[in-house]
Amino acid sequence: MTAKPTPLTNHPTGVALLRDPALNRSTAFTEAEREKFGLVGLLPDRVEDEEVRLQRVLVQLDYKPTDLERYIFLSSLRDNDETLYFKALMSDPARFLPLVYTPTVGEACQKFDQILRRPAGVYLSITRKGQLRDLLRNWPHKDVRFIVVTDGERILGLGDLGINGMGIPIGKLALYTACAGVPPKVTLPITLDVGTNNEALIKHPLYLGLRQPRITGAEYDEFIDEFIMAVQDVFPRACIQFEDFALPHAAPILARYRDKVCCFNDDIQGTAAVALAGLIAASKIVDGALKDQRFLFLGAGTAATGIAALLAKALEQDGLSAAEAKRRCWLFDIGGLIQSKREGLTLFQQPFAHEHAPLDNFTAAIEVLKPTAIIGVSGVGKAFDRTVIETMAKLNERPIIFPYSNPTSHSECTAEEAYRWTDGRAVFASGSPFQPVYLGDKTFLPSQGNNVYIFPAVGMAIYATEAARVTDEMFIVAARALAEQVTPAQIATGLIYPPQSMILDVSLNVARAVARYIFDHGLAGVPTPDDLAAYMAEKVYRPAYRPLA
Ligand SMILES: O=C([O-])CC(=O)C(=O)O
Ligand SMILES: [Mg+2]
Repeated sequence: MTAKPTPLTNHPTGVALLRDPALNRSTAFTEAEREKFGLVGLLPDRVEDEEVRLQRVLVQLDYKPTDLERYIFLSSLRDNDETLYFKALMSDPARFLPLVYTPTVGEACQKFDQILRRPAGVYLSITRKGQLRDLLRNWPHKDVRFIVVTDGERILGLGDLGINGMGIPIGKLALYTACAGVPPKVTLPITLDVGTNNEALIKHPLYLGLRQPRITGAEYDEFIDEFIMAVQDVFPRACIQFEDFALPHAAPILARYRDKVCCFNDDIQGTAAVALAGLIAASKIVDGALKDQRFLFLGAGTAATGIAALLAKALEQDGLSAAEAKRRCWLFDIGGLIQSKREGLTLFQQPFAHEHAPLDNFTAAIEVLKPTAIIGVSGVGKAFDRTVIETMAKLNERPIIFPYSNPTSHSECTAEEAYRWTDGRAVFASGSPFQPVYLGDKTFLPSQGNNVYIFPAVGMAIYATEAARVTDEMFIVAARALAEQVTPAQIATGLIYPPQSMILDVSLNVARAVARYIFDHGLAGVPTPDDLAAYMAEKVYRPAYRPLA
């Protein structure tokens, strides 16, 4: 049981109380509270319970003509009454997640400077180099545990959105709370402004960021370094989640800091873990184990090498030798098959460059390598064409087909194509959402493998254990725990991930598994509790109003 929170003293009263989103409960203030805090007359007399107030939220959402308008409304609700906002999100995640997160958050970022109402989080401009500690100290909360930070250079699949990318840290952190119960008070969204190469933004009269091309090179690196060190000084217990940095920065930043501070990259590690979970669940469907599969990636960038690296580690845990685990993973990109004679391979591609004759046709690569799974991380829409999919169907009774590129227009194939061209035999998951597919008398429910299944849960585990570092093994534990929660009945309908409606329970189960791992491996910053489940339950934020004295 969660301990009853102690009533807060020294809080604002009157209008100031109604203007404080963390404390405001508007028409839910009781008669006695209204008397005590000087609210009588400032509210309509009727006292309402939360259910009625939630109903008003739904009514107002229905009035809005577009999802962007719903996003704006929900942001305002958060500015007004944070508890009711999270109550709404947590009451129906399958409905609210697409409004506060992908896909709507993409459009919200594109227009962030136009729809801005009350700025949230912290903006750190490179013009303030040398002062970042002071800027962070302006944030009112001292016990920050989670920072999601972006420099806006690669927002989802939308490219460089400059500081309009702030929608992403805000949205991701809302999911820490709504999907895994991390208290909102300990979260801090940050955007780094190093300029933008988006000409349209630079010219737009409402753009709020620096109107200059992006700073790169040593000056950029020094700025990132100052940021990381400033966070260590001002918020020493904070974990930093890097989000939507462009590929040339994402991997080096992670490599530079992962062993020095508590941090991870969601697009590399979170996405890899959700893909790994999907592959483990898919292996169950094809009646084998993960270690019985062969994987061919289309794409050889950060996403591909990130997934392959995590997958190879998981295969090793399952008993394959390090060399054999790597040999199960092949990469194919615009230059053809990645093989040992290819020149100019990156450090991350090299482990998967096996001995093989050059091949420049993806279907030919499938014919020769006979993968049981193809994973699309190429960003090339429709790259899994009919020939590719039919070849997979010819070689496999249940071909695993995972087009993971975002957004929908970049997906390597649609769900319908995958099911139709395999006569319904495909085991399918995608990065972008697809509607159910009807073939004959069968209904297929395509799964969306979004990192929302991973980062809030890993975050909750880190929050609860106060781990000082985030390791790849934690992500493997998270992936396995996630895959375990897809029930046989769900698997029978083709689901690879649990439904989003269950995300809180699912994330808390994943968080417990990761926390167990952290405690068992001596990585926690707090003593191991006697009863882990009770300890974790105690940490979970519930959207209830804080009592006021
Ligand atoms: O935000 C999402 O939906 C997934 C993600 O991290 C990205 O595409 O960058
Ligand atoms: Mg991202």
